[in-house]
Order: sequence, then C-alpha cells, then structure tokens
Amino acid sequence: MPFAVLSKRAGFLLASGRVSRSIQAMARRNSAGMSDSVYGDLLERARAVVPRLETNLHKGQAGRIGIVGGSVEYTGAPYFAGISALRVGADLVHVFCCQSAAMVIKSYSPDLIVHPVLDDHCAMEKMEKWLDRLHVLVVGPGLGREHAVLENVAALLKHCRHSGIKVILDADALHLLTLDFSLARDLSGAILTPNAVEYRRLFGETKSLNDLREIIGKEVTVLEKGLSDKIYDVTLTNQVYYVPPGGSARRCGGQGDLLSGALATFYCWALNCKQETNPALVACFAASILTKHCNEEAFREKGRGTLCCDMIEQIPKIFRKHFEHF
Ligand SMILES: NC(=O)C1=CN([C@@H]2O[C@H](COP(=O)(O)OP(=O)(O)OC[C@H]3O[C@@H](n4cnc5c(N)ncnc54)[C@H](O)[C@@H]3O)[C@@H](O)[C@H]2O)[C@@H](O)CC1
Ligand SMILES: Nc1ncnc2c1ncn2[C@@H]1O[C@H](COP(=O)(O)OP(=O)(O)OP(=O)(O)O)[C@@H](O)[C@H]1O
Repeated sequence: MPFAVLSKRAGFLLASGRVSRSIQAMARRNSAGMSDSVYGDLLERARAVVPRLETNLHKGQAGRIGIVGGSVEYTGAPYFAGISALRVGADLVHVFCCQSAAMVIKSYSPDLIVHPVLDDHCAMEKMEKWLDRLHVLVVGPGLGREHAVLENVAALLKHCRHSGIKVILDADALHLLTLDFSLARDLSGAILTPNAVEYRRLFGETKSLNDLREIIGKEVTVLEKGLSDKIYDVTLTNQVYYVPPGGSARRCGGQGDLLSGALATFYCWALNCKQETNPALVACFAASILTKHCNEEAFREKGRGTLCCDMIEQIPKIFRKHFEHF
C-alpha cells in the first residue's frame, strides 16, 4: 500500500477512535516505511545508548540540557520540554527564558534551573558561562517572535557553530530559520523538528533527500512530525525513516515540546555512546516512539481530555517498558 494511502486510512482509523494496533499492523505492511528489522535495530540501538545507573556517577553525567525559550505568552512550552528531558533521565535542565516568563516557569517546577536572560541586551554574555557545561540545547519552545529575542538567539546559534554545542531547533526557532536559514545550514549535528506546517514553511513541497540536502547541507537531521514521523538522514545513511504511526487522534498542545525535551536527553546519551555511529538518527527514533507511546497511554486513561501533562506523567512507565536496562 503506498504511504499516502496508508496515512489516509490510518488517519481515518485514528479519527474514528480505533486506535493503534491496527495502524501498527498496517505500518508493518507498509513497504515505503520502516521494516520490522529496521525498527528492531533502531530500538536496540536506542536501548544501548541509555547509560546504566551506577552509584559512582556524578550529578550531570547522565545529561545537562539547556532549553532556550519561554516568553510572556508561552511559559508552558519550555516547561514541557525541560521536565520531559528530566523525566526521560537527564540530571540537570537549565531554562534560558525572557524575564517575564522566569518566575512563572520556576513556580511550575523547582526541578528546573531558570535563567531570565533571553531578552536582556547582554543575553549572550550572561548565557555563555553556562553553555560550555551543557551537552545539548533545545532552542525554540515558547520563544515567541520578538525581534530582540530572535537576534539573541541568532547570536547563540553562531556561538554554537563555533563551540560545537549540539542543538535541536523547534517551534519559533524554526520561524527564525525561515528568515535566515544560513543559521542552521551545515550546523554540525543540528536536529530540526518541524511539524507539518513548519516543514512547509521551511522547505515547501521538497520531500526528496537530495533536494533537502541542497537546503540544509550535509550535517543536519530533520525530524518531520506527523501521523508517521519522518527522519531525514542526510548525514550518514542518506535515507528517510518512517516511524510507524501510533498514539491517538488527540492533538493537545505541547506534544512537540515533550518530544524535543525527550530528544535532547536521548541525543546527549547517543552522542556519549562510543559504539553509536548515528546519534541523531537513534535519538530521533527513540523520542518519536516514546512520545507516541505516551500519547497512546494517556489517551487510554483520559480520552479526549488528555493534556500534555498527562502524557508527561506517562514517561517513566513508558521509558521503563521500552528502554530500561534490567
Ligand atoms: N502551553 C504552551 O506554552 C505552548 C506553547 N507553544 C508554543 O507556541 C508557539 C507557537 O506555536 P504554533 O505551533 O502555534 O506555531 P504557529 O503560530 O506557527 O502556528 C502553526 C499553526 O499550524 C497549525 N498546525 C500544527 N500542526 C498542523 C498540521 N499537522 N496540519 C495543519 N495545521 C497544523 C497549528 O494549529 C497552528 O495554528 C511556539 O513557541 C510553541 O512552542 C506550543 O508548544 C503549544 C504549547
Ligand atoms: N496526525 C497525527 N497523528 C498522530 N500523532 C501525531 C499527529 N501529528 C503529530 N503527531 C505526533 O505528535 C507529536 C508532536 O507533533 P505535533 O505536530 O503536535 O508538534 P507541534 O505542533 O510542534 O507541537 P506543540 O504543540 O508542542 O507545538 C509527534 O510525536 C508526532 O508524531
């Protein structure tokens, strides 16, 4: 069955509430998609990058993540991303946000370290001393589109290009890229996580890897979110990976933030795992299936009333079931 037809049928099943088993069975038959053996291989590699919980580990060794986002309108998005990174297993999360968002985000969770710097005219100066300690940055959740903030983020991305800090670009950071894609082109190890609309704004109807590579260069991975998440890997394998559809038809806000936070932790681990040759691919796959499983599980309990917080609550259980070492 061609992928477009599969998606349409799967979409119908989701909309009609007959959720995931039949869709996953169809995905296994989908010749354009990911075979069971590729799925199994990626799952095994995802499990292999998860660090063992040893008593001699120091705080921070299992991941120090930065979330760059949070504005007067959007305080939930950086919280969702940050807390998801922690719930997957990162040790420390720093949120770099606008002054107006800082107290609000702190009040959601004492587990997040919050820096009110993003709209400061010395933002880079204030962030710089933290950046080198971080393994991965998620840039964009709840960032907003204020000119001064976007200018600071552009400076941050230039800094990351020089210092080699790995970045995940999501939400409003993708809007920034529509204004100036050179900020991300060939940015080594960067991962872009556009939803359907963001993908169209960035790349139009471009779906072929060769055409995409013309735009992004050879060092950037794209995870296009949708019913079936697509991982465009131009860095090593030169393939598109279709993650099997899953989850429910409930599309509450914040699921992309959960995904980007989870992705940051998996990416940090995969980068740190000497055996893993394609950290971005493995991390994208892991974050994608985790998010879809969390959605499915939360939907089972909360149905139409499912919120992003309900999905985040499911992370430990889903992680233990699919990724934990025993
Ligand atoms: N609680 C919060 O603070 C949240 C804040 N958010 C933030 O809100 C800001 C704006 O994000 P938006 O996503 O609204 O971006 P945009 O303002 O660019 O709007 C994109 C539009 O596309 C629509 N869309 C999304 N997926 C689609 C699909 N598959 N097909 C058709 N239409 C689709 C959305 O409904 C939205 O109207 C970002 O900073 C984001 O991080 C979101 O993450 C949601 C939660
Ligand atoms: N039609 C769909 N059916 C099932 N799952 C979907 C569908 N669209 C997106 N998803 C899943 O939801 C997750 C987030 O994607 P989504 O498109 O909602 O991101 P987003 O718009 O960036 O989210 P946010 O609300 O955080 O900004 C992804 O894991 C994706 O697989």
